[in-house]
Amino acid sequence: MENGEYSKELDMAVRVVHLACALCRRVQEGLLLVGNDLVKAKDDDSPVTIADWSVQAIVSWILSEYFGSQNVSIVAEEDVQTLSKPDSSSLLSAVVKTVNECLAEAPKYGLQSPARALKTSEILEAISRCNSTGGPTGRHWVLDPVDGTLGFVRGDQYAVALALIENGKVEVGVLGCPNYPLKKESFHYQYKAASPKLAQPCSDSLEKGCVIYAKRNCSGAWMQPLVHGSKKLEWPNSASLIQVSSIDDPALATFCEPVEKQNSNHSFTAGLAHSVGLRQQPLRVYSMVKYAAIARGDAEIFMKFARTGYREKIWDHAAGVIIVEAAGGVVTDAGGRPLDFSRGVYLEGLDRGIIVCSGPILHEKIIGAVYASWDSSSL
Ligand SMILES: Nc1ncnc2c1ncn2[C@@H]1O[C@H](COP(=O)(O)OS(=O)(=O)O)[C@@H](OP(=O)(O)O)[C@H]1O
Ligand SMILES: [Mg+2]
Ligand SMILES: [Mg+2]
Ligand SMILES: [Mg+2]
Repeated sequence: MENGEYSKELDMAVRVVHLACALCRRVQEGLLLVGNDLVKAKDDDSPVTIADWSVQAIVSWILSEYFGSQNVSIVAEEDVQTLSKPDSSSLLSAVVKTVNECLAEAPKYGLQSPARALKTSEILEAISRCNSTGGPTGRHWVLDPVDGTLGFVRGDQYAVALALIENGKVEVGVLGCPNYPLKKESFHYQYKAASPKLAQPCSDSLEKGCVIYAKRNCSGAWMQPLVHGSKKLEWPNSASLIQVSSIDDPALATFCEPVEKQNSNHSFTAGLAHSVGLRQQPLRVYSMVKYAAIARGDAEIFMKFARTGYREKIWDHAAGVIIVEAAGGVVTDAGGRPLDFSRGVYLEGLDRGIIVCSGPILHEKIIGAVYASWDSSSL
């Protein structure tokens, strides 16, 4: 990993995301075996699992140990509300067990384990500490412990996303994608919207799982396979440079979007796709794996148009944006402006939707199509 500004932060973030991916893999396997008893609904009805809380706890604990808890500000998705309810004791013990088992493995990634198992109160404290609201000044870590929780509980794609923002700008981004197939063909085969019956979760025989990372003003975006996967790789791991696709002809381009139509207006994006001449069926994929797909050159366009009134959160985008940009891509809102990470927890001022492209030619076409079709849209 390169030296220079933020290199220590990037190095720590990559290690901790590898550790988090190992945790998630174990929990996802368990969930698929025992069923979804340990999946809870939050007040907004969205799912949350022991993996979401446990990853938030380990990231918070490790960053605080390493950089000092007074120096660490973390903006993250989860809180302890559901976990602290009187009927949540089995959930809480599952989190405590998962966190301690995971932290015991930290030395495998060159990280320090606690001297003794963490107590329940320490774990709750680590989760609650991630209650920063970010903002225009200072240094803030931004964490989505499990992005695409719905994909996670369905045995499908999800991501662990960690970024570092300083003075409102994303400086470091790390995305762990434990179920990302390493072969492009497998990715396309599984997620074609036109053939949902083919959309099986990755078979175990397929090689899958990577951590992708980038930092600003530094050469490119990098990818490491997960260790302790099918290839039995050991840490430290080798990294390879990744790059966006060179395709700029819409007829050959692939676009991805969220699986759930409640999260993005599929008919509006279908209209845009048609008007710019995209011919391929969209790939419907859970989580920030969509950013990873653009950065790795497995797809050319990612569009998300949430319903009016929904406010996008910074942890759903920060790591993905810097990685795609470092890999040569372009990310803006639907008005063509960069996303603003300086305004707190939400991407305030976002114009309608998010457009991620492998290059400026496709990007310009999509923005033009949004402009032309907005009046007649049903958003
Ligand atoms: N109503 C609505 N509209 C738009 N976006 C929403 C909405 N509700 C939730 N979210 C956020 O979307 C995150 C999941 O995005 P995905 O791209 O994985 O969506 S999908 O499940 O594939 O449809 C998801 O992230 P996680 O909670 O980390 O899974 C949410 O932050
Ligand atoms: Mg998310
Ligand atoms: Mg999440
Ligand atoms: Mg969530």
